[in-house]
Amino acid sequence: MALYKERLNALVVKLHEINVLKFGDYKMKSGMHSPVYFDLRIIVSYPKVLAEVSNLICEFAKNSLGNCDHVCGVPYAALSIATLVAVGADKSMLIRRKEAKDYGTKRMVEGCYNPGDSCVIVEDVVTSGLSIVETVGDLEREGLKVTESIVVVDREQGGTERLASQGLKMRSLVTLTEIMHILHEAGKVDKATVTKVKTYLTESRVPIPSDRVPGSLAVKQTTDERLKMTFDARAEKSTNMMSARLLRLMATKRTNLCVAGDLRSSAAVLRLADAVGPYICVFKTHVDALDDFSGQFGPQLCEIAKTHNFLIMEDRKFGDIGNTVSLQYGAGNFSVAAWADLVTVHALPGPGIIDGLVSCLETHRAHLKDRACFIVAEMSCKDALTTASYRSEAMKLAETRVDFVAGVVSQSASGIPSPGLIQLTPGVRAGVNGTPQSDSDGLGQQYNSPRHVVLERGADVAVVGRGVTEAPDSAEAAKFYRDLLWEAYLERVSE
Ligand SMILES: O=c1ccn([C@@H]2O[C@H](COP(=O)(O)O)[C@@H](O)[C@H]2O)c(=O)[nH]1
Repeated sequence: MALYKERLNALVVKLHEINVLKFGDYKMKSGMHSPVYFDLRIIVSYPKVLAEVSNLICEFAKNSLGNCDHVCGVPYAALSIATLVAVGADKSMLIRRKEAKDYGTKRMVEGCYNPGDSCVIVEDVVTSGLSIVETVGDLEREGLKVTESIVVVDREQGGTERLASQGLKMRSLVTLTEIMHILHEAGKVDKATVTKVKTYLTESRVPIPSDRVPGSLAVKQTTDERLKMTFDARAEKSTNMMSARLLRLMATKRTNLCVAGDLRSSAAVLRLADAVGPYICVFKTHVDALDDFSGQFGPQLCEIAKTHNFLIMEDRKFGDIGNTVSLQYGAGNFSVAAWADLVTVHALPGPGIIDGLVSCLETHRAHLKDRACFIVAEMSCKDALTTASYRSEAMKLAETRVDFVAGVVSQSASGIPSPGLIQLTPGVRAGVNGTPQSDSDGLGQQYNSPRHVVLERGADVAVVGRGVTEAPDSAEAAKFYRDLLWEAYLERVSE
């Protein structure tokens, strides 16, 4: 055992030496900064290191490997490691394809196997755990049974908890915390770097409630219970990183107001965001309504969001098949995934729409912890076709796709399956005394007062558009709505 530990320590030092483990300030595609970066793909250029990683896995997971029928590598980085592990353990190897072939067998899993065979997954680095979840899905669809996942590095950013919540066992050779300890002991990194990584881990990790039901966002709560919980308490119950982040932001900044910046010029939207920034938790956009959208818009809005600490939601209401939304989300003039923290999505196409958006993030190497969607379960406009049964199916989708769903757009509180999901309610407008100024806009929109949506309809975040944009002073109007909405929230949780 001591020998194994010594070899592991030496391997970590070597990985640092060959630049697999790097420290600095790495801007991820998502825009988020990380003080640490792992690139295990390059070990194919270092045969001795590759062999040692595989040998240590064989030793570490001797029993699991001995008892399984196959070893499956997650594409692409882990394939070389998995191959050597399969050879070392004398097991057959399976490869999960990234995409199905459009000719021949069209299978997602290559190799020889029979339904009912057992399989151990090998992965290089785990962050959110999503690649493993997807791999398990593909293997199970082929009738294979996954007994365990063995990973080289666990970044400790929610992957283990996510897999555990789905009943999947994962073990790692080494965690990020252990790496920091080993490198510090070996004199390779200083105390400041260790502290920086520790802080980063604390800030980017979402606590997972111990009482969570496997496969669901959190323990089922009745609607009443959800509405009585504070945003802080609900953040603790949330396993979607963005919902936890938004709930905490709301609690800290004491605001549950989202302003819809539905104006036609980029400059006017940016001015509005800056003016209302101090009073909001979310700024909502419709960039396809801008006359003069340019690539500068996203980064400029992100700067303003950073200054005032709010999240950006592009109310795109994606509604197509997975492949199309993947393109719409990441590409085109708008490149929404590059700058919008949150997007809205129709439930109509079913789970494939979420897969499409998530796959776009993977292509852009953005992280699930920095991006999420809200499912449009119910619309505010008159005679909307979002019926009770549609709404209920949308809620089911939200609950099962907690990896990417932070909340729902809804006009009512009932049936929201978990306190971790945030209810976003548009159709809010008030007169001077807070009562509805008018209950419609002549084009089907239906308005309710800020108090009513929070206390009677269960809104966590209330969306106000023209109530702010058409006011003589938008900052004053935002402050006015912020106060009314927050007061109603405090009344709700203190009842
Ligand atoms: O059901 C829905 C979903 C989204 N919206 C959006 O909210 C704002 C409302 O603006 P107002 O000016 O306050 O009416 C707007 O961006 C809509 O696209 C909605 O109203 N209803």
